[in-house]
Amino acid sequence: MELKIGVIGTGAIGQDHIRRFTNKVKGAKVVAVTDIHVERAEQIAQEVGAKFVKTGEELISLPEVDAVVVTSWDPTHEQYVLEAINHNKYVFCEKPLSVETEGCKRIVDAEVKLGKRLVQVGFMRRYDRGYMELKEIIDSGKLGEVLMLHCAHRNVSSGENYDTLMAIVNSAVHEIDVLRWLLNEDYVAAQVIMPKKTSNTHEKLHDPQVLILETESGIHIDVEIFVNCKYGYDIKCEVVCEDGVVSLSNPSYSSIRTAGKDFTGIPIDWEQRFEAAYEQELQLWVDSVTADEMNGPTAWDGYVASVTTTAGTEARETGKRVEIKIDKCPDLYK
Ligand SMILES: NC(=O)c1ccc[n+]([C@@H]2O[C@H](COP(=O)([O-])OP(=O)(O)OC[C@H]3O[C@@H](n4cnc5c(N)ncnc54)[C@H](O)[C@@H]3O)[C@@H](O)[C@H]2O)c1
Ligand SMILES: O[C@H]1[C@H](O)[C@@H](O)[C@H](O)[C@@H](O)[C@H]1O
Repeated sequence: MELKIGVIGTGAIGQDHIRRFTNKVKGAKVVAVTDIHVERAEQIAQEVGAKFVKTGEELISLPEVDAVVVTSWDPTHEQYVLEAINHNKYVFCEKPLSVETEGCKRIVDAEVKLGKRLVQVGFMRRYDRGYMELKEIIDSGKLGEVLMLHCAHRNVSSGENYDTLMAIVNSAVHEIDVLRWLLNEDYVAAQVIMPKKTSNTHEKLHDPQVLILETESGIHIDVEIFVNCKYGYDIKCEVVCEDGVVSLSNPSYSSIRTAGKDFTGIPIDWEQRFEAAYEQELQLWVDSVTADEMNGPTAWDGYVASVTTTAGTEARETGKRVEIKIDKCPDLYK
């Protein structure tokens, strides 16, 4: 039996996910879509044989929709996730779970009240083979205790709407989630350093920025966020341990050597870099919904990410080290 999915938001990643559900993921079918950009959504609905409905609320209430995917703009996520929980339906929500920590908390509270986990947040890096290998090596203890992580999140360019705030809230949020998962520890403090600004940015965006995080056991993490680096989509993560260093490498299957140089490709955007991770993320989500048991990134992970990005924002605005205070984790998420 196929899982019948309704998608809210048929923009860039919404279309990518619809394509994955239609062509790659097994056991699922998109049966309904909605977007405020009606014409495009109607066309996509027609292409995949789905129904177009006018609103997210209507889509969630359709009896033929078993599970919901939220890929609309950030400020709309919370309302649709809460609505799906009200209808007792599983919901996959792209990051961020809510634009406010209080909003994430409302979602956590709704799940706790229901006594069941229905939400998965789109932190796809946990499904990337590179990060999974790093985790395996760290967990094996072969390299001893982890001491420091040096990371970079570099995008080729950012749009005019991407501003200073978004470097942490929209981009580094991926590192915030995946590094916490990698280390199995929460963060206790954040600081932000604002280096010299690139000339390839605009007035509203200070680029690059460096986010510094400390974990419970004292591990130091630095994340360079440079979203107008010009040359490629480059995600770096070097884990320095007591007995060695393990690093992420970009997936690459060939290289060219000529004229005394060695050329290796670099992905151009996140879709290319994390294509396999997105596919695996959605396949495992469909499998877990079908088995009636969530096992991906939870609403609690979405809440912790939000607490951390908020502390990062405060650290940037004040120039100070800001403590990260996370509520007690409810039993539902342990
Ligand atoms: N995991 C990742 O790597 C990743 C990558 C890209 C985007 N995202 C997240 O996915 C979301 C969408 O990003 P995008 O790049 O596809 O943006 P986008 O602007 O291309 O698409 C968003 C779509 O949502 C629609 N929309 C907005 N409000 C709506 C509403 N109330 N009801 C129905 N449709 C509505 C817009 O018309 C638009 O078509 C964002 O929250 C973003 O943070 C995650
Ligand atoms: O920096 C970008 C990230 O690398 C992507 O994975 C998306 O999340 C996108 O929204 C961010 O702007």
